[in-house]
Amino acid sequence: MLRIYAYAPGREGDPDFQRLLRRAEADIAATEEAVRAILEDVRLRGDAALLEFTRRFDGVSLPGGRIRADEGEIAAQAERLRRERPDVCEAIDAAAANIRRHHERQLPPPISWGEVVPGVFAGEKVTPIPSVALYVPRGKGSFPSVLLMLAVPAQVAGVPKIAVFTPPNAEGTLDPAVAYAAEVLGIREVYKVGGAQAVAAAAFGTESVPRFPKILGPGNRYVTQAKRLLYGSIDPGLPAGPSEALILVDASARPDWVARDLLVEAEHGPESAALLVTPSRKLVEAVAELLPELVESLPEPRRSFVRNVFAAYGGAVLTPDLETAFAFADLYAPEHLLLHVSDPMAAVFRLQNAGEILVGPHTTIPLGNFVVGVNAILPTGGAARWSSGVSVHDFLKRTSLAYVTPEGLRALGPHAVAFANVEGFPAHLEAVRVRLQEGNKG
Ligand SMILES: NC(=O)c1ccc[n+]([C@@H]2O[C@H](COP(=O)([O-])OP(=O)(O)OC[C@H]3O[C@@H](n4cnc5c(N)ncnc54)[C@H](O)[C@@H]3O)[C@@H](O)[C@H]2O)c1
Ligand SMILES: N[C@H](CO)Cc1c[nH]c[nH+]1
Ligand SMILES: [Zn+2]
Repeated sequence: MLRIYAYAPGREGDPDFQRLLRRAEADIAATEEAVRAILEDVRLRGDAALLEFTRRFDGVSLPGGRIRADEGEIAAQAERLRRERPDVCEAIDAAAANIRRHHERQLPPPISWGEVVPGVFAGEKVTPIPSVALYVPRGKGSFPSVLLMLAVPAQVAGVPKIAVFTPPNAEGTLDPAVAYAAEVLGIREVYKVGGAQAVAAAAFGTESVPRFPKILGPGNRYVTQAKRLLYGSIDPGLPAGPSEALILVDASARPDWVARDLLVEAEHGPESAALLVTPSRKLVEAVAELLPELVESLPEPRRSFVRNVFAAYGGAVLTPDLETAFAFADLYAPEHLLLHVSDPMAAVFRLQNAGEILVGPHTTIPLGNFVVGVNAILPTGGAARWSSGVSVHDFLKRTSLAYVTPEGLRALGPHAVAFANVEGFPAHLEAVRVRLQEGNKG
């Protein structure tokens, strides 16, 4: 089940490594035509298209044709969770507090200034974006944690209008855990629509859904494709597609823990990726021996998802040494990177490209997914080379501030005049020249 790929620098062009490095890209690309048709239909027919796609893809007719969940529904579903799963309510409360604490530390001051040269001050004013659509998936699982990871930083940033888009469950109602998370955060605007059609609704607006300037949140290949195609109509934020993990280990790691860690993101869906990267053949062999039984013990459909992952985008990458394992991890740029090496803190300094680095054998991926407080909505498909996980900065914009005193004008004015000359802008030049002249008179 665990295919072994021998890696050495220069082998990344081999077909096997090309496939591993591209992971779900081919699946996402294959949806383009179908997703284009969905987006166009929502643009033209609004709510009618949303209701039809919800019937077709989620297998449910929304009661009364109502796309927005009313406050009674949010309260009733949240109450159901309180009654049936107080342990889950407690976990959501604890996670929300940790996520808030971590993200509050990211908040920059509302206004900051610094003196660039005497009499010249440059600064920044930070303000929240006016509104945001948050996409909370619900195809192959319930994702209250995703709602927390998106909504808490949006609240910390001070976004005044926060709306949630999420597919309905089989009864056409809200997922109880998502409803509970929305209620405790005070979020009242929830639309029961998912997939590409939800992204289209947020971008174009419909009779029941207003337009939003930005949508954030992870999703499957349809959601990811829709965000790509709608770039320009809506800011789609980071590319957060099918989940993926790279477990980087040396001979000091415990094979039974590593085998379990490999399954974590693989069980999300057939498009996920899971790689074990190590210079230790002994460890690979030990993990390979444990894996089949662990996979068999999973319930369906998770078992099939994992089998699919190990046939397509999973496996073990065997490197000549630990340094090459680090180099491969940087090349791959995983969403989640878990380090089981003898000096994991030193490895943190060495590594550059990952959505998150989980340090040491006790920091298993689900802790980061759910409760540590770091954000689990992270870039996938290699985008961690240039992009970052969700943070308060996704919900803020910056306005530059400049203040120049007469002393500063005397220092910088002649340089501005020189620029205006070389760039050929006489009005720019004059605006500076008259002020310099005025100053010389005084
Ligand atoms: N990168 C991250 O930070 C992160 C975090 C959490 C989850 N994820 C990923 O998010 C994804 C969640 O996927 P999901 O499927 O569970 O939920 P989802 O909400 O993304 O997708 C469900 C929707 O897909 C649409 N759909 C299903 N079949 C379709 C078809 N044939 N044609 C058109 N549309 C169709 C339906 O509208 C449905 O509502 C997983 O891949 C998971 O790995 C990523
Ligand atoms: N692994 C996901 C991010 O890729 C986060 C998550 C939420 N629930 C379970 N997992
Ligand atoms: Zn996960």
